[in-house]
Amino acid sequence: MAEELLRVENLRIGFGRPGSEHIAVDGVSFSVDAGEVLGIVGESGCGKSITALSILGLVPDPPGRITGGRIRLRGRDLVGLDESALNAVRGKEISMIFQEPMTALNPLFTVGEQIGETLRVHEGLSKAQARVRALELVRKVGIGNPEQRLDQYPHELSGGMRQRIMIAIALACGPKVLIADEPTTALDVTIQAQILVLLRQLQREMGMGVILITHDLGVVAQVVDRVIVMYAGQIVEEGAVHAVFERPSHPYTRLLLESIPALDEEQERLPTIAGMVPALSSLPQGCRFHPRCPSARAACRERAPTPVEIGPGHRAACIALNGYRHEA
Ligand SMILES: Nc1ncnc2c1ncn2[C@@H]1O[C@H](COP(=O)(O)OP(=O)(O)OP(=O)(O)O)[C@@H](O)[C@H]1O
Repeated sequence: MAEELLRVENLRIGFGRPGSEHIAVDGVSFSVDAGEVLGIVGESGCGKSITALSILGLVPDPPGRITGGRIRLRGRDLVGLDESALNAVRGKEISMIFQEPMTALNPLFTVGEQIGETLRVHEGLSKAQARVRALELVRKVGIGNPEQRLDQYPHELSGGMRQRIMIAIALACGPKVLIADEPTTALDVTIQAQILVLLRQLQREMGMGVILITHDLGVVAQVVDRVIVMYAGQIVEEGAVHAVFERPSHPYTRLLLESIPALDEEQERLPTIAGMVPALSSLPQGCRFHPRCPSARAACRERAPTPVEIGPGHRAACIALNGYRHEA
């Protein structure tokens, strides 16, 4: 059995003043094993990024804060650790890459200096040792002419190259868990595919657990083992990717799947799901998805659904599934 690296239990994150706060993440639980890629998918505002940031202790406080739950890294709870303890975890045991590498990289330093900085801080390497290791890392993420690249500044590199540098920095200390938040959204389609292949390959080589956050189920289909579908701060469906794609059981997942454009189709605009994601300040009663759900019935306005087991490890929270029993 693969080692469980990370376990998030009943996570709650609120924004605003205590007492009148809006709950952005409401009772989210999941785990990530060594050697697996977990996808978190959902529309903008559903709580994907803030869930990821909370794992690194980076919820902007104020206005946000973790109001409940546990985040266990190999059993050790990270919630409530002080900054110095969290700094020892960040970049060393858990790393994160973001959508826009240009904002994450410092424009005033060469990429070699930036990779080296991580190695000096966390691994205590000398400047010369860090340079040697940075060269290895740059090669590892598939960048040619590594000597020359290390001496360049971020603006001298293409978007795809910058994202490869961010991956090199994230992997510098051999983290157990890598969180990638929309790592390919800012890139064009060909480069997107290359970066996803690279992430998958590095994840296998290093046996990391990866959390891949995306709004794009097409990306999920390419690289993810298990997927969590979030809506308005809650998990509405989760399971192995093949199970969820073969048998999407929550109406929201079905609509997301229908909105993936076929590869051979030229589309000017992506199909979208009708209606708006509800504001956290005015969440609907009952099932949060019911105002947009094509199969909503009276009960959906009254009761919040609880997750129902569809198959091994495959669960969906929809009232239409109540009473469903899968054949074990
Ligand atoms: N700094 C903040 N101040 C106030 N509310 C916030 C802040 N950051 C996030 N939120 C609230 O948390 C909710 C979830 O935000 P989050 O960024 O996690 O969504 P997301 O699913 O990652 O969306 P996106 O794909 O656009 O990044 C938002 O809808 C917003 O209401």
